[in-house]
Amino acid sequence: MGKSSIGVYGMGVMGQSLALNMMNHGYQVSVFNIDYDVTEKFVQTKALGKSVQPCKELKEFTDSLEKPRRVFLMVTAGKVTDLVIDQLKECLEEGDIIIDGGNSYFKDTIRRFKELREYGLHFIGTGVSGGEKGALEGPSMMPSGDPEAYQYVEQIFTDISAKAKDGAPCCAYIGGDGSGHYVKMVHNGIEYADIQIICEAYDLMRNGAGFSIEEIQQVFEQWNQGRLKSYLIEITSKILKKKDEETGKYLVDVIQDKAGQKGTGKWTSMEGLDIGAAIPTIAESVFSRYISAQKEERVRASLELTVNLSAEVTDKEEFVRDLEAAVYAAKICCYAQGFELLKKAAAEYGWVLDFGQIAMIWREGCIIRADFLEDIKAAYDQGEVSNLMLTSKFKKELLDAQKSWRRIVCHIVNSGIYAPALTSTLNYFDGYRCERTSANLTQAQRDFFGAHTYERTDREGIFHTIWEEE
Ligand SMILES: NC(=O)C1=CN([C@@H]2O[C@H](COP(=O)(O)OP(=O)(O)OC[C@H]3O[C@@H](n4cnc5c(N)ncnc54)[C@H](OP(=O)(O)O)[C@@H]3O)[C@@H](O)[C@H]2O)C=CC1
Ligand SMILES: O=C(CO)[C@H](O)[C@H](O)COP(=O)(O)O
Repeated sequence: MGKSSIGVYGMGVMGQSLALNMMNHGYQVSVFNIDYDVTEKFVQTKALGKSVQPCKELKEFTDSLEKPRRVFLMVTAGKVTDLVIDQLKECLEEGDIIIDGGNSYFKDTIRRFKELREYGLHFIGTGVSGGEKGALEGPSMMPSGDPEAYQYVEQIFTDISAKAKDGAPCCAYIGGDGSGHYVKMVHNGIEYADIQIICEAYDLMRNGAGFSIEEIQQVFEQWNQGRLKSYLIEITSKILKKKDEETGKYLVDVIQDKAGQKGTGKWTSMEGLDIGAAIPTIAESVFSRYISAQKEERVRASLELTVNLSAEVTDKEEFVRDLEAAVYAAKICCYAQGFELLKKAAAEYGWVLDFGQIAMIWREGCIIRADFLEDIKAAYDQGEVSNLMLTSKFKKELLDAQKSWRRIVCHIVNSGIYAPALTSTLNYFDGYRCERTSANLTQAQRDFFGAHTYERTDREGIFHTIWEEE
């Protein structure tokens, strides 16, 4: 067997699928996993008969690769990635390329990029989205690093990535050092918000309007035929059909209401705070996972903090129409928040980001894939975008959704359903379009207690007032 085109390190869920995807595109792939039994099982089952070179030792793995060597890491993000890079460094030569496809924190990627450059190695931090199936059939890929090194991986990446309806690959070079992982992080932040909005719509129908699971399932199926058509809406309609084999109940009804998380939504929210981008829908989605995790406390509080509320839904069809408009409007705002964060990040970290192109590579392969991304791309094609909410199509749609969205938020408040994304996003919208907020009083208070000064509306300058005499 000759040398392999690329090596995949990490035979977990994603690593196996990506390696198979590469083989299915005609590449010979060397595979390595810390526990060789996993590699062996993979090669004897899923990769049987394919162009694969299983390696037991790390040196054997790196020696099996064409030069410059391309090593694709698909391992647990964080310390494990550093550990693996340290081991690999010893087995690689100047000019070789390490690709990190994990969900790494972008600041770690920036650090690793610099450290490895000093070592004579190239580092390509690559956001990969699509889960196990996407990795196998075509993920959305967000690579960044040296353009010089990218040319050595571009063909493989283009081949294995998802293809949009127009045939374009859902992979594009994003920019320098950690920009690819940054874009993936924002993708995940939007993913959190999109998921949260959908879950709130489900909860409102289920617990705020008395819909049966069958009725809710049909609503999502119907929404997936319209402007909300997306992977997340589609899987929701599939999830709501699934029965539990043991109890015969709908599976969704027997799943505990405690959401997990691996940290990318939190990083996105922290970035919003760090660089001054208001992304409340994303942050609320992270907080809602924290609240969900406090199950025992919530159960206790539900017995103590009882509130008598009543909110009736008399016309279910009208309610669903309103809810669709509210979900769609909140979705526009949460994507606007994500792209606003990307705009601020480009300025903060000195990256030249092509926002239209980012929308393009999210059209297929990734978790937030949706036809809606075509509209975002079209908005960026029309010229300078200060905010997606101000572009003609989205502006009209946001304004058209107003009455429905506000009726839904009133229903949320009156029924006492926890729906922070739908409600706070409307508040965000109102804040963004507010000509004069209450920050004048904030400034007065800050100046009163801390002599922090303020600006005036009627003349230039910085002012301080002695608010009360001693
Ligand atoms: N699952 C998903 O939907 C997505 C995941 N990702 C990211 O991709 C990466 C891999 O995820 P996934 O495949 O789901 O995770 P898995 O847990 O399935 O796989 C993790 C891999 O890392 C290896 N590993 C763990 N610890 C060590 C160590 N100390 N030394 C060497 N190797 C180690 C594991 O080997 P072993 O099992 O033998 O210990 C395994 O091969 C993560 O960064 C994840 O965030 C990105 C997009 C989507
Ligand atoms: O990156 C992904 C999808 O794009 C992973 O599935 C990630 O694990 C999702 O995040 P979380 O586990 O925090 O919900």
